[in-house]
Amino acid sequence: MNSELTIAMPKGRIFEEAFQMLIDAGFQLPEEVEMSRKLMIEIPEENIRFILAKPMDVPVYVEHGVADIGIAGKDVLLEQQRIVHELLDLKISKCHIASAGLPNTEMDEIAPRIATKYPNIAMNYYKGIGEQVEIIELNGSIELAPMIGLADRIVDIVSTGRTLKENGLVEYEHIADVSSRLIANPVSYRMKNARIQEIVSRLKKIVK
Ligand SMILES: Nc1ncnc2c1ncn2[C@@H]1O[C@H](COP(=O)(O)OP(=O)(O)OP(=O)(O)O)[C@@H](O)[C@H]1O
Ligand SMILES: O=P(O)(O)OC[C@H]1O[C@H](OP(=O)(O)OP(=O)(O)O)[C@H](O)[C@@H]1O
Repeated sequence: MNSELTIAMPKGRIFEEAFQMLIDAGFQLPEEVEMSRKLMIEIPEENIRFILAKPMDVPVYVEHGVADIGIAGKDVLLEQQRIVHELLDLKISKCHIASAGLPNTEMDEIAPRIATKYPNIAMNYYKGIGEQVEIIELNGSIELAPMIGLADRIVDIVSTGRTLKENGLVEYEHIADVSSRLIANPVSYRMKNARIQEIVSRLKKIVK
């Protein structure tokens, strides 16, 4: 019998596509998982258990080794820089990180303020282009910040562009492409290598 494997799955936006990918890869997952409020799901036939976590927390579970592998957005991986192996780009939940603001505006020359829920990505980006900025960390509705005078720019996810458009903002710089990635705990990757490789090759076959 294979050793048990724990997989951390992100709840929310990524879940549905990731769940479908696992089914397409041949995992026997109960349909009712999608509707359930259960946070841990055992699949005895596969000797796998899934834990359902907030997207930002998936790399935490994997880094600590309580999950062997997991699925996380590249945005979260760039932001957190955790010690995990990135095994495969699943090419789902695609979007990008961009800077945006009110149209035809310059950033304040003395103390430009950047609102974001990605403080490290924003800081690294502006450092990289030689701008010294003040980061204002928010948890959501980031687009409000330039509209209400809290910040010169935001750094946030853009997918369809609808949120920017409906709030009268424009994109300035494309910072990074984002998609969901399969990640592994480095020790699990060594100790359960055959098991994990088997999952990677099953998923690789269905990555579009
Ligand atoms: N339009 C989008 N907005 C935000 N995240 C997106 C978008 N499209 C794909 N993603 C991916 O989905 C992940 C976020 O998922 P989700 O919005 O469910 O979580 P969340 O930000 O924790 O949400 P909430 O705090 O509202 O529960 C991101 O890490 C990113 O990789
Ligand atoms: O380009 P779009 O397709 O409009 O998607 C981008 C928007 O979606 C996300 O917000 P979310 O819906 O997660 O809400 P939030 O404000 O709570 O972060 C993101 O922060 C943008 O605001």
